Parts: sequence; C-alpha cells; structure tokens
Amino acid sequence: MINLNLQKKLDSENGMMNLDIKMTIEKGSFTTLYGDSGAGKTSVLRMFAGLMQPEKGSILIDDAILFSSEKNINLKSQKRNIGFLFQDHALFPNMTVRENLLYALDKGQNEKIVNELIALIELKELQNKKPENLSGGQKQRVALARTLVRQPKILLLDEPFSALDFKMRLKLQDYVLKIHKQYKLTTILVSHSISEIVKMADQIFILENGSIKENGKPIDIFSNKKVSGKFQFTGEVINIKKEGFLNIITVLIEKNFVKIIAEDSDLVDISIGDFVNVASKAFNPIIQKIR
Ligand SMILES: Nc1ncnc2c1ncn2[C@@H]1O[C@H](COP(=O)(O)OP(=O)(O)OP(=O)(O)O)[C@@H](O)[C@H]1O
Repeated sequence: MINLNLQKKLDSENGMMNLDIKMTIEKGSFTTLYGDSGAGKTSVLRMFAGLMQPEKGSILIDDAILFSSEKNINLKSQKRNIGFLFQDHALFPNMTVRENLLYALDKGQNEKIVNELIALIELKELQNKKPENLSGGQKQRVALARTLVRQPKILLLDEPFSALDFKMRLKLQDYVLKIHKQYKLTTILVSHSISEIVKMADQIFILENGSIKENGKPIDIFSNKKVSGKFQFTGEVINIKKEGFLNIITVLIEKNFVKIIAEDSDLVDISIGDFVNVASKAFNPIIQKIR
C-alpha cells in the first residue's frame, strides 16, 4: 500500500494555498488526479517523486519511508525508483532513439531492458533515428520507454498525451496500459480528459484548491446518477453540426465516435470539449460474436 500525506503552502494565483492531501493507493493500481488548473496535481506528483519537498507529512510504500517530516527522512529522487513522464519530455537531440535509451541505463545495468522496451513500445523501426525526425507521438513513445529503462515500480504521468492529436493520444494510452499491466506498475496519471480517465483508471482523486474533493471509481464519479438509462457511457464532445432544425453531436466514447441527434433545447449548455453522459433507455442492442 502507498500512503501519501502531504502538506505544503503553495503560491497560487489567488494568494497562498494550503495543499493538504491524504491518499492511499493500492500497489498495481491505476490512479488519476483530476481538477482545475492550479489545484495542486503536479505538486503532488513532484513531491512523490522527490522533486519538491513537503513541509509536513510522510510518503510510505509499505514499510519503506521515502519521506517523513517527523523522522527527518527525505530520500533523494534517484533513490525512490519512480519513473516520471511530463507533457514534453526532452530527448537528447544529438543521440538516436536507441542511444537515448542506452544513456538512461544505470551503471552496470544490463542492456536487455532497452531491447525489451524497443520491442514492447514498437520502436524497432525508429531506433536509429534522431528525435528531430520523429513525430510528437513518436517522441513521446521514446520518452515513455526512456522513463522505464531503470525499471521503476511506480510511474507518474503528468498530462503526457495532452499535446498530441486524438489518434496519437489513443495509441499512447494503449501503450501505457500495456506497460502498466506487463510490468505490474503502480501508475498515477494527471489528466483533464474524462474519457481517458474512465478508459484507463481504477480510481480517481478530484483535487480542488489543494484538497481532495472526491475520490472513487471514475465511472461512479462521472456518471450522472440522475439519468437512469439502460446504457450509459461517458465521452467527450468532439463536434457539433447543425443540420436543419437538428444538431448532430459527435461524442468520443473510448475509441468510438458516436453520433447523437439533438434538438436545440438539448444543447443549451453543451459545447465542444465538454464531457457528457450518453444514455439510452429504449432500444434493443444487437449482440455479435467477434472472437
Ligand atoms: N515550488 C513551489 N512553491 C510554491 N508554490 C508553487 C510551487 N510550485 C507550484 N506552485 C504553485 O502551486 C499551485 C499548484 O500548482 P500545480 O502545478 O501543482 O497545479 P496543477 O493542478 O498541476 O495545475 P495544471 O493543471 O495547470 O498543471 C500553483 O498556483 C503554482 O503556482
């Protein structure tokens, strides 16, 4: 079990903000942090990784103490065995993909892991290219692989997909899920995308002004309990197109685009980028064997 108890005063846009977070995370789980800009999500990850020091509190992984203000313990970042991937993780421009990965190896560490990651994240075709010849998504895949070279047991992801287009984002999500399972990682992801959170995470913590406002399973938190549809999915509005008196709303639900017809009155406070529930009461779905 991982226990985070973090207290720190932060300089927010509206003056001082007291960050006071207590989180319990099961090992092997996939957790997301969600909340407004400035709520303290990145600070939580930075404190866990040893890149920012809490004023008070503790960080425990089972019996191991990574940080304790009471016991005056503060393990250095390099000793915490935590992988950290940001939105924009700069690669060394003068090195090839493979060299970037080799460079991340610890002294005396076997190169085997580099080959394993190249295979797992499908970088074989790219391994001799320099970063300048890669797309944004490819660079982020390499950055993800590099984060994993030292075989961390904990992976912290701070909006790693937000600069990517949709297709790339979905692909990267799949790689992260594959890695999370294969290496039995405990993963914490900061994300603003509800569909991403529902797809990937076992639990979510919603942060507001440095505190936890809600916590639970993503689908329970996001599904509007007032709607009693037979089927209910959460998705992101991608497009709204007016056709005569009606509107066609395209919603991304997991990997599928679903088109929904709506009247103007249904659209009062819905715009592109919103997260919505899509529910249906009276239809008989078709079932087909696919495997
Ligand atoms: N080292 C620091 N010392 C004091 N205050 C800080 C420090 N680092 C960040 N802050 C402030 O703490 C607040 C929370 O920042 P943080 O980056 O954790 O928020 P966030 O929820 O990740 O936001 P976003 O979604 O925009 O990335 C911000 O107002 C920021 O200015």
